[in-house]
Amino acid sequence: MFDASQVVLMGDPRVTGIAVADDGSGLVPAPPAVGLHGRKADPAGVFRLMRRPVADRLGTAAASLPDGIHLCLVEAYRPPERQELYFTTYRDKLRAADPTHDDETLNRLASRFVAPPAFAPHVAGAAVDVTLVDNAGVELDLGCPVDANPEVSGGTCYTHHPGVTGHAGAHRKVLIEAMTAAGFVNYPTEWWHWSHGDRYWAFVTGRDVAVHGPMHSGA
Ligand SMILES: C[C@@H](N)C(=O)N[C@H](C)C(=O)O
Ligand SMILES: [Zn+2]
Repeated sequence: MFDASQVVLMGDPRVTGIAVADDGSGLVPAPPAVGLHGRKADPAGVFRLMRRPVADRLGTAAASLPDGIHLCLVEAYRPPERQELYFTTYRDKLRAADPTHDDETLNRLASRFVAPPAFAPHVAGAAVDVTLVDNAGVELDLGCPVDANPEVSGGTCYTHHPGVTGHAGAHRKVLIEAMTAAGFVNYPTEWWHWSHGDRYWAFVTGRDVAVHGPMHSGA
């Protein structure tokens, strides 16, 4: 039974309290088998960088997809200042929608859709936002667009939302199976967000320590 209130959010102390022993792996571009989405592309190509072990797993996920379905990367590494901008912009939107919320509530609500900057898996090069495309590069229906927040999507951004059925539900299943089998964990509020090696991954997989912490791209 789907219950959004049961999702452990990225700002939860059980996640943020996990220590990081960084394995020092560097950032590399997405593997060639993964298509690149233009929406968040930057001129230097920073959006397509990720830790090497993450790239290896993404290549494995891409290779495991059924014929005619391909992975497409929207955003991987995210510089700290961009994460900060995403977080404060969304929190400000939530504040404007309901000015009675206190700061703690706003931070919690914001972390359903954007990770608190100090603990953000994209800033660690550990997260990828991905979707599926067909042979012609056309995005498949996965129930709502990538980055449709809980308000805009009516909750269908939640990976296991019961309202996502038919083709969209089937496409989600394909994505979930490929990414999970390759060693990624999903943030259950966003069907497109997958990570490996970060604090959320450590939490979901029962580890005491994460292996990818925040980093600068050097680009
Ligand atoms: C903003 C959205 N695409 C995203 O990446 N959210 C997750 C939770 C994050 O900020 O890490
Ligand atoms: Zn993400």
